[in-house]
Amino acid sequence: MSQKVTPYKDSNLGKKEQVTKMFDTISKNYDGLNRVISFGIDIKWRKKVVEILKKEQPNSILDIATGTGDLAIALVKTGAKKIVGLDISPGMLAVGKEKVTDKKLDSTIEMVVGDSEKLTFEDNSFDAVTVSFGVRNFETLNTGMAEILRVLKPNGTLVVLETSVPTKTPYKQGYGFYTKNILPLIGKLFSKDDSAYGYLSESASVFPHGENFNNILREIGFIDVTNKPQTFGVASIYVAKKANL
Ligand SMILES: C[S@@+](CC[C@H](N)C(=O)[O-])C[C@H]1O[C@@H](n2cnc3c(N)ncnc32)[C@H](O)[C@@H]1O
Repeated sequence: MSQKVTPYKDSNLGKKEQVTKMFDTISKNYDGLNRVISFGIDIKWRKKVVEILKKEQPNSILDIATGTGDLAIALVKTGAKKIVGLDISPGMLAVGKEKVTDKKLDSTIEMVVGDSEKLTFEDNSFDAVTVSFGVRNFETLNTGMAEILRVLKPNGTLVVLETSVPTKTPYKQGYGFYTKNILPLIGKLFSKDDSAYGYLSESASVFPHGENFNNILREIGFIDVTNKPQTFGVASIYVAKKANL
């Protein structure tokens, strides 16, 4: 069970409401900040997710916690005919919707407001589900992952891209310095909501990454669970399947 970290320490709101408020507040700056804090490497990681799914030739993909839609848009390259981008923050989705429309992808990508922990889709609806930098924000991780398993078709594939913490020297120390000192500073300089970037590093440090997350996925019922650390272990790509019932 992961420790509950919230964006606003003095708020009476629950984690879900705080996370929604935070992403609504930073939505207009999110894409630019994302490139800065990850040095643009997030683009390469998203491409890897696309390459993994291309081999599966999915017809339908649900991109959960789609935010401003970067992964949903990249997933068009898998050849999927239907991509649904779902997010709890209307602000993030509005930015994403504009990008989808600008790229003339409205007939392939549908952007919907929704909660990953209470999905409104039928059981066995999607060939694949993706989540990039989203699972760390779920109020109850296991509930969200169980919902994903439910809406995946038998033999369907889950791909999760999430921050992780390097375990080897000197990357571990370098990462610690960056997240404690540089990241909150970037947040303060560029965002209206500096608590957001304190939350980013704090939530990353408590997220059960690597084999711990693999085990959570197995406990929930996913099979063939694997993970590959990316860029010295600052992010990881997890792949898992729903059994062919
Ligand atoms: C760090 S952003 C990632 C956005 C996008 N996937 C990306 O890779 O840039 C996390 C997103 O998760 C969304 N989110 C958090 N909790 C959620 C929930 N319970 N259901 C759906 N979306 C959620 C937030 O609104 C936010 O847009």
